[in-house]
Amino acid sequence: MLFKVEMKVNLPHDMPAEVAAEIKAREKAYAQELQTQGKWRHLWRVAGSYANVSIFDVADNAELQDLISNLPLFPYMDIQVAPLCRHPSSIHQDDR
Ligand SMILES: O=C(O)C[C@H]1C=CC(=O)O1
Repeated sequence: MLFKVEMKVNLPHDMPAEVAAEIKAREKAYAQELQTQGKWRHLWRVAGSYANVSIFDVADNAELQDLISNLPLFPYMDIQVAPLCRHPSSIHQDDR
C-alpha cells in the first residue's frame, strides 16, 4: 500500500545543538535503511521549509504507524498521511 506522508519538523529552539545533531544522525540512518528496504520510496525536501513529502510502500496501516512512530524525530514532527491508489492516466506500471 502506498501512502503520501508529509512531515514538518519543529525542534525546540532551546534544544542543544549536539542533541539535535545526534537525533538527526539517527534519523538519517533510519531513513536510509527504510529507503534501502524499499519501504520509503521517495523523500523530497519542501523547498524553503524544514519539511518533507515522502511516499511509503508498506503492507498496511499498522506497518506505516510502526515505521513512522519509530522515527527519532517523531516527537518533534507534525505528520499528515494520505492513502494513495493508482491514477487511471498513469503510464507507470509499478504504481499500485
Ligand atoms: O529532514 C527531514 O525532512 C526530517 C527527516 C526525514 C528524513 C530525515 O532524514 O529527516
